[in-house]
Amino acid sequence: MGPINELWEILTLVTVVVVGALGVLVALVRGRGGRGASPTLPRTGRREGDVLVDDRDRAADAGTEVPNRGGGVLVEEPEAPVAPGLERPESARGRLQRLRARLARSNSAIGNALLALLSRGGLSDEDWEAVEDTLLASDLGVEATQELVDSLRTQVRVDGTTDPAQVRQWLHEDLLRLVDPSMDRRIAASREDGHPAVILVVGVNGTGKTTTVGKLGRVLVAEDKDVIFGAADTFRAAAADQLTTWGERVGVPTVRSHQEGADPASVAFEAVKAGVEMEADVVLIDTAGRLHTKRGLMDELGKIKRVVEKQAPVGEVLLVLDATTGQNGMRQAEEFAKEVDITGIVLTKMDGTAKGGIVVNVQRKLGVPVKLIGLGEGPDDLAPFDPEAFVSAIVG
Ligand SMILES: Nc1nc2c(ncn2[C@@H]2O[C@H](COP(=O)(O)OP(=O)(O)OP(=O)(O)O)[C@@H](O)[C@H]2O)c(=O)[nH]1
Repeated sequence: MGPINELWEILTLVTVVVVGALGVLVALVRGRGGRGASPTLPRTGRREGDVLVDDRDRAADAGTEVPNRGGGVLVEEPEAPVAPGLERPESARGRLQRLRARLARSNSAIGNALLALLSRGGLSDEDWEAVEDTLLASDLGVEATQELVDSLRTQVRVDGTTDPAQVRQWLHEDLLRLVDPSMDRRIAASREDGHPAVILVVGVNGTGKTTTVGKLGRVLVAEDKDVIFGAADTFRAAAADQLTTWGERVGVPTVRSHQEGADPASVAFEAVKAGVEMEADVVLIDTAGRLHTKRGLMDELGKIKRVVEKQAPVGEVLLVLDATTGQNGMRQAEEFAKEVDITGIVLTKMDGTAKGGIVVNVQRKLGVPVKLIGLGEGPDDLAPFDPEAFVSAIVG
């Protein structure tokens, strides 16, 4: 055996040893981290990019204690965070078209009653009083009713006609003016200065706040926005479950606490924090509508806003009002407006009431626009408020 052959054998031996060692190393690495190839995502966690991170595991790794923020605030990821199985919500455009019939069913009685009276000809003072009563019964409010009656009286007198088509046109124009199409009804739902848009939803209990947050989430998802829900109504235990269910249907994560009575400001803070980290477009925060005292409720809303604004400005505070509650609802609205800067109104349950006049009344009292209306219990029965479509549904 010559020296060349010996060298060749040594080289072969070294190669076998190196390849073998590499094989063992690869096997070891795969054994530890190979599960990463098909991760089992934790059900609760925080998303960083595309990865779900459980805060508790990370803190434990770092040897730190996990703070129980707000009584254990966690991001409740939807069960199925992928597209299959998720609902595709109806787009905002065209919702009011679909729901117009519902609005008309409840409110066209006002329009018909007015048109029947006004087209009669030779209107007496009693007839005008009947017009006034009809408008007041629709919750239009005393001031707006007076303005509308004065305007119609003048037009009837000057023109001298009670032709139904002409009267309908006057009524349409006057009502539209009262509803005020010039108001900005857009919802601030886009990222600004590197922050997600934060929308706080307030109102007394039972008006439809949680439902509205769920439905509005769907409107935004239909517009391809990345949305996060914050379940800061910790007063009613079921509210967080209700919101989580709404979120799961459309792939929206919900930040919540599983502890009843947890600090709502903490939950709201964590929701916005998650929104910032996940680079979401919008964080929608549901709040409680009832506390032990009214003062307590208002103080809590103020605190939520202050705490949230350490992370990102609250760009929109939507007040949810039940349209069927008339004067009572108006009083509630005024109380909220005194304490919180309301930027928009959501009128719910407009499907079951002939009191559409409340749109004008509440806008005048609070000086803020009605931005959305609820027209049923279905998931897509919330529509952007469109003055023209609204007046057409009443007057035809
Ligand atoms: N018909 C109709 N029902 C509605 C509408 N919006 C909400 N609701 C119903 O009103 C009820 C109360 O709604 P919630 O969303 O639970 O009310 P909430 O204001 O969150 O109540 P709290 O959590 O107790 O403060 C539910 O049965 C909803 O389905 C609507 O536009 N039309």
